[in-house]
Parts: sequence; C-alpha cells; structure tokens
Amino acid sequence: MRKIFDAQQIRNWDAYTIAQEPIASIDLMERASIAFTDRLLSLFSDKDFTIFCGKGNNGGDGLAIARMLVAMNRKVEVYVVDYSAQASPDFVVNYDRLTSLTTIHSIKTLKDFPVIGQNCVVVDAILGSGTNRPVEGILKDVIQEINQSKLPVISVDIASGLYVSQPIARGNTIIQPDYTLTFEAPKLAFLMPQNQLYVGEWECLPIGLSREYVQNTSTSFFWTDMVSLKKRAKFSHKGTFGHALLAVGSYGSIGAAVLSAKACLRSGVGLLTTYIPACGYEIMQSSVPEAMCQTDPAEKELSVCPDLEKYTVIGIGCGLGKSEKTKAFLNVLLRQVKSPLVLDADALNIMAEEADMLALIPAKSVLTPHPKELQRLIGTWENDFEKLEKVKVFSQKYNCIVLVKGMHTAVVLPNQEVHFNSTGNPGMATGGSGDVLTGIITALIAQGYSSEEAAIIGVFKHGEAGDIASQERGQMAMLPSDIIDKLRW
Ligand SMILES: NC(=O)C1=CN([C@@H]2O[C@H](COP(=O)(O)OP(=O)(O)OC[C@H]3O[C@@H](n4cnc5c(N)ncnc54)[C@H](O)[C@@H]3O)[C@@H](O)[C@H]2O)[C@@H](O)CC1
Ligand SMILES: [K+]
Repeated sequence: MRKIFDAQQIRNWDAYTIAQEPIASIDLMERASIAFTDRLLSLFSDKDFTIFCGKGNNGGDGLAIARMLVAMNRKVEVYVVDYSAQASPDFVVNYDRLTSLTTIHSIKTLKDFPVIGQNCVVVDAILGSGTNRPVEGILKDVIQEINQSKLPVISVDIASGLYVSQPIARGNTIIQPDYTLTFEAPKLAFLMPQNQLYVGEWECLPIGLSREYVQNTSTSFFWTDMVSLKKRAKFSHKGTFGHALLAVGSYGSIGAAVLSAKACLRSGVGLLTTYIPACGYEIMQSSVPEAMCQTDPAEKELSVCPDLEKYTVIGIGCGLGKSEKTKAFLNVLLRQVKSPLVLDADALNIMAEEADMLALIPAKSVLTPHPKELQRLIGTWENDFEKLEKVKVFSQKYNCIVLVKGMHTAVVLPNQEVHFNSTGNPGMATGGSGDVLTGIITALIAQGYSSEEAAIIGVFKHGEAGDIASQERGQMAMLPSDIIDKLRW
C-alpha cells in the first residue's frame, strides 16, 4: 500500500527531500531526468526526439533530458515555449548547461511551431505538477498542435495542463499523451476515469524522495499495489474459516449464483451455503458440489428469509432480480440480519428504490455497485472528484464500505480513506465479473478479515486473477470463470 499525495504535499515532499537528504534541488532534477531518459530509451530505442519545454521545473527536466540524449548522440530537437518572462532557477541552470551543446529553439507564436519528423517521439515537458490554471495563449496553441500531430507523445511527470489533485473544467486544453512517466508516486489525477485521455499508459519512476516524509504525512488516498494475507494456522479446521451464506440467483440468472459460489469457495471460505430459488437446485448441486444448497419455497425467485443465525457473513444480490417477492424477502432479511452483508447488483437496486432500507444496512457491510447502481444510491455527479466525495459521505453515514468499480476500483471506507486498486484490466468489464468479486469478498469476511481488509484485498486479488487470465486468453476471450480459475492465495 502506498500513499497518494496532493499537489501541495508533492511540493513539500520535494522540499523535504532537498532539505533532509540533503540533496541540491538541481541534483534531484538530474536524478529525475536520468530515470526518465533511461525509461524513455527502453520504450523507444530507435526513435528521434522532439522535446517541448515550459519554463518551470518540468521544463528544466525537459532540458536535462535533452542534454542526456545529446550526450548519447541521439537526434533531439528542443523547443522552449516562451509563455512567460519568468523561469525557475533550475530551468535556467539546465538551459545554460544545454545551450553550448545544441540549439534551443524558442516558440513565441504559433509560426515558430516546427514540422516534426515522422520518426519522432514528442516529449512533453511544458507544465508539470505546478499546473494551477487552464492554459491560454501560446501554451494552449502548442498543446493543441502537439495533440493534432498524431505522433507518440510521452509526458514528463504529468500531462501539461492536467491538475494533480483537482478536477479539470470542461474545455481545458491538455496534452493527450500515449505515456506518462511520473516521478516517485502515482498522482490522483491518473486514477480518475474522466482523465483517461490525459494520462495514457503510466508508470512511476523512483527518484529517492524521502521515506520519512511519507511516514509522517497523512493522506486519505492510497494505492494498493500489494496486499498481505493471514497465514492459515496449521491446526485449523473448516470452522476456523467461517460459514458464509450466499443469497443469490433467480430464474435465468442461476449462473450468477454459481459464479459467486465458486469464487467464494476458491477464496478459502470454511463452509458455504447457497440460498437460491428452487429452480436452481440441481444446477447448483451439480456444478458446485462443495457448497451446501438450501432452496426458497418459490420456484423462480427468493421470497422467504431463511434462518440467518449461524452465518458469519452473508453475500446477497448476484442475479437476484427485483420482483415484489424478492423485495419483501430483502426487507425481512435486513431486519433480521446481525452479520455484515456483501451487497451487490439487484440488492443495491432494490435498496436504492426503497430509501428506508438503506438505514437497515448492518454496520461494516460492503456495497459493490457498478456505476449505474452507484448513481441510484448517491445521485449524479459533476466529476470524478465529486463522485468520490459523495461516496465518502454515504460511506460515513451508513458506516459501510463502498466500492466505486472501474479501471482503478476505489474502495471507500467509513473512516474516509479511499484505496485505489492497481490490478485488473478491461477484459474484466463483462457480465459475471462482479458476481465473482462478491464471492471473494464474502469468503474473506467469513475467514475473519475485517470488512475493510476484505474489500481491499478482494478487489486486488480479483484484478490480479483477471490479469493472469487476460495474459493467457486475451482480454476479449477471457470469462469471469477464468478469473475464478486463476485465483491464487
Ligand atoms: N526539485 C523538485 O522540486 C523537482 C521537481 N521536478 C519537476 O518539477 C515539476 C514541478 O515544477 P514547478 O513547480 O516549477 O511547476 P511546473 O513546471 O509545472 O510549472 C511552472 C510554473 O508555471 C506556472 N503555471 C502553472 N500553470 C500555468 C498555466 N496554466 N499557464 C501558465 N503558467 C502556469 C506556475 O507558476 C508554475 O509554478 C514536476 O512536475 C517535475 O517535473 C523534478 O525535477 C523532480 C524534482
Ligand atoms: K509535462
């Protein structure tokens, strides 16, 4: 798990490292530029480079990168966008270091914008984490030209024009890079779905910023890049790992019930009972023989709440449908349940329609809505930052954990922490993936993980298994059952 900092904290992190390591600011820039150049050359070994620089430290990086490429006899053209009379001190030092080695062109008006060679990669070092307002004038013109160039673009630290930790306004002009190589840690902006055009593929380049600063600085945003699991005790028995109930399925959606059950069993649950409509009995017994199966008196839907006493945790919603009988079933269940719930799909849709049911959600339940279901719960949002704020309010109000599912699923905790997931791929965006996730999280809670841990770990392992499945089958061919198949604990 890593901390994600906002723009001001990143500035402080640089300053703290400079003061405490100690290292001169210009040497830190040199370190960053070496890391960038190394990676740039491993990505584009046979390309030429056109580097556009601003006049702050991001531009300083661009000039240092240019100097390193020149020293390696690479073909490099360097342009400084002359949008301001001011330049940062480290920019000036790097300008002086480069000027005797190669021509540094200046862009004052659009007429100065070059014709870029077709073998070129464009390096965007115009604005970095210091971007604090929409670009205008020549900056805007240059960014538009670069975006229209159709050449590969790689941004230094962050795309010029994008804010590190604030929403962008509609109509802002921002570089649309193919890659972003960012220094040290992920930026909040990269994790927001609305920014996907302005990030491209991204990775972090370590530049040795202070670890002490990280320890001493609090944040509510985290990046889950690894998880730790509890060891299964040698003298354990099936009772050690909990008894989960999955209340799932309806006529035509017994497959969802089966997927959630298989995923739950593949995630270490001690005992699993599935509670399904009568029509699913033979399907469940023959496809998931490891699960016990209890059926509802109704043939096609869940209608009567079973005895819930013995269950450690209950997963509910996958393939449930929204019939009147099922709504009544859910209402009774919410009034009787004492354990946390993992609530998915139609369980959430029913609750969104019957607002008084939300108040009945047991403490520390986990809600796993997809975007449409989320909207039914929290209303609409202007941008992804506002969406997260609304989810935080909901999570605190109902003392529950809420997943904002997507490319980097966010797990929002009642203590207002947001944990972004690093695993997963678009091959998982297919019906049934969510049922698998519900099964996994249910199993983890059954085994004694806190609901917070279960959600964070479950999302990570679900994505990790999805990544293995996509490597083997490809994103288009992989199925949710492949995700179950690739789970490794
Ligand atoms: N020692 C350090 O602090 C390090 C900084 N590094 C680089 O420095 C960058 C941050 O540098 P700066 O803080 O100088 O900021 P930038 O280089 O992002 O921007 C320069 C200045 O431009 C102005 N500006 C912001 N938005 C503007 C806009 N829309 N139109 C016109 N002017 C605008 C601001 O006054 C800002 O300070 C990082 O992204 C990274 O690339 C790296 O070299 C690593 C070390
Ligand atoms: K940049």
